[in-house]
Amino acid sequence: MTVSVANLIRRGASRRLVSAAQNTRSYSTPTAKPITIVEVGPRDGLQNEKGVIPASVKADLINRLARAGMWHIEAGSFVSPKWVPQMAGTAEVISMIDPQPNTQYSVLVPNSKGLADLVAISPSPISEIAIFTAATDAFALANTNTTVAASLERLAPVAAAARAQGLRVRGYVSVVITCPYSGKVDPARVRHVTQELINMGCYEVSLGDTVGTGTPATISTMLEEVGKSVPPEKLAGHYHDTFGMGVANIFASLKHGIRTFDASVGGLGGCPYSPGATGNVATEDVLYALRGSSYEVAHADLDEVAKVGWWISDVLARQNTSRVGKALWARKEREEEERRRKGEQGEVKVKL
Ligand SMILES: CC(C)(COP(=O)([O-])OP(=O)([O-])OC[C@H]1O[C@@H](n2cnc3c(N)ncnc32)[C@H](O)[C@@H]1OP(=O)([O-])[O-])[C@@H](O)C(=O)NCCC(=O)NCCSC(=O)C[C@@](C)(O)CC(=O)[O-]
Repeated sequence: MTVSVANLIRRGASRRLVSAAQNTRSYSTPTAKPITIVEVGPRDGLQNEKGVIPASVKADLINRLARAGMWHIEAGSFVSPKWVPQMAGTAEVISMIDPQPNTQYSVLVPNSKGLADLVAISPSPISEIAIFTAATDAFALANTNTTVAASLERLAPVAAAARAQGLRVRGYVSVVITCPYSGKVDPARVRHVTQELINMGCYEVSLGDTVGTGTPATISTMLEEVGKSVPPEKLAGHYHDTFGMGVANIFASLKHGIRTFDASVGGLGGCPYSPGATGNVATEDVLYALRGSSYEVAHADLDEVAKVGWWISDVLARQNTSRVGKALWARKEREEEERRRKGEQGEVKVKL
């Protein structure tokens, strides 16, 4: 790996800036229990799109999300372009990020080549990598050409090297409920793999219901089992919304003490190796559902996030699958029509 000391220092400095900004986070209600949303649209969302998406569009999406108040954005991945062509060019995307002081940016890395490609970029706003494996061999083989045990062996030195470079390391376990190739998944397997990722230095492990078949009951059973080894503050929920259970599964997880959830603006995405699975639960739907509850995502602005969802859906000529995004759009259209009828001018502000 050829990384100059000057580059390392520069990267370290930018990371320190991010940490300082994070320390100043404040919440509007001191008693509220803050929820962290990891916005995965630019990675999990775009990796499944057909057609080539220009780097400028990907960077624009990231920059709009950061300006809308998303504090953690997964910006792309350094995986093999032969496996996931849509993520080719993540280095270029990173060079176009306009880093916002409160936002932390991460990327997915499958092996030491991915990490080497990431650390060769300087300066870089990326302060974190995500490594990923699965609860079943069948999925790990389909997604990363290796078994779970071999993937853990491959990832351990990647995690250690990343940490030595000052990068935080997050872990993912896919198929925590159902595997598209081998069926129902034993929660004890999820617990074992999660523990392995924590042992190798992941500060948090995101539990992926990749197929989106989970329900509040099955998610609870899985979390109860994983919770025997790993405390909830080290866990996150990553729930695909294929069966429309994403928000319900988040509320079930809140009861287990989980406070970090992955979500995707406009419900973008899916996993290329999970046929038929739709995108993550939409960020707009999560923000709307949490409104008025005793939980708060103080930093993200629903109106602004919804606008990003409308924009990216339009650019990609895809249907916005966020129920809340669609409802807000319909309301905006009705209000615009009403104003046109009355002969009024000016932009319509979406009211919630
Ligand atoms: C892991 C590998 C690389 C193994 O793939 P492999 O074919 O076994 O790797 P290899 O080491 O034999 O290399 C094959 C070729 O890929 C190249 N290569 C090798 N590594 C890299 C790299 N990092 N970046 C760029 N190129 C790379 C390497 O240089 C070589 O190129 P060639 O010599 O043939 O020209 C491959 O299987 C892979 O990239 N898989 C990633 C699949 C993926 O990205 N899936 C989606 C993300 S995971 C997900 O969505 C689930 C999640 C996280 O959201 C949670 C959930 O919902 O469950």
